[in-house]
Amino acid sequence: MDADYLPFHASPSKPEFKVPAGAVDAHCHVFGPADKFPYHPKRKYTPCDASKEQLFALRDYLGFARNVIVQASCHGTDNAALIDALNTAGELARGVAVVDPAISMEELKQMHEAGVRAVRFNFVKRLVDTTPKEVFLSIAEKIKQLDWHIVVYFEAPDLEDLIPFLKQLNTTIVVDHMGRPDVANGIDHEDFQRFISLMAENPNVWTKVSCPERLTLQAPDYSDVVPFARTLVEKFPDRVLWGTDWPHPNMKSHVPDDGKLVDVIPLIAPTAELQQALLIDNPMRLYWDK
Ligand SMILES: O=C(O)/C=C(\C=C(/O)C(=O)O)C(=O)O
Repeated sequence: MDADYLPFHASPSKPEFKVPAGAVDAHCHVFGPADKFPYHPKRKYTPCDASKEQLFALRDYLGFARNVIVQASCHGTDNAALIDALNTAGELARGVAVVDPAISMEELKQMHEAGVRAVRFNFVKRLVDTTPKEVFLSIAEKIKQLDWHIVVYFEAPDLEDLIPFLKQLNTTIVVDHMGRPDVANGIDHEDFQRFISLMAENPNVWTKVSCPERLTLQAPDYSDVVPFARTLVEKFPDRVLWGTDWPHPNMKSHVPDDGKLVDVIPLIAPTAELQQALLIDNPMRLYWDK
């Protein structure tokens, strides 16, 4: 583990908000254990181990029923830890993989059998080296045969240049963490308005209204992020997902309490109908009903 790496919260609080039965944690990871699933040699950070057993125990503790487990950059294109967790969880988990462009259809079909339903394209410069867009487009072409979608992770200043590429993908796109808006700019800033326009003009674009802990300027108070997430939930109620982002890699400001993150949900989705869509209907339609 990196010397400055903050491990996940050892004893998160019990949420006050009771998530509805069948709720899905639609963005989380498994890390290692390193002695069984080594971290990628070209990784940009080395996390603490965060096992499938710990993830599933948190799922149950917070009151969730299912997980969508997302491949993180510290494992590169070696999805073994992800697949192992999917094989253990069976119907209670689905996965988002990071793949090499040379991957065969046979390998992709095996991943599908394990529960993978998407690939992830990561554009965050502190996490990955730049990948030529042609590489991503070749992967996007391959996964069409499996009806998978594409999860993208980028930062708000990068969106304008990315839009032409995103429009080439011609499939469902799920944007991690609202495209990481700079909350200091407020929701009327051109960057966040550009993201709203992207979703308004492209019905194939979804977003995760997650990670207030990464975006807040006043940790552990997440109220400055609520307007961003609530705006997206209310404008696009059928195209939003929520996740804990456990085990919270690369946190520097604080160690998020997962129970407190769950308690943000009723602030960003203030009605039972919005919570049902955010936590159950949308993730089930995207990851289980296909
Ligand atoms: O876990 C997250 O979604 C956010 C981060 C890391 C990754 O996504 C990753 O390593 O793939 C981050 O912002 O450092």
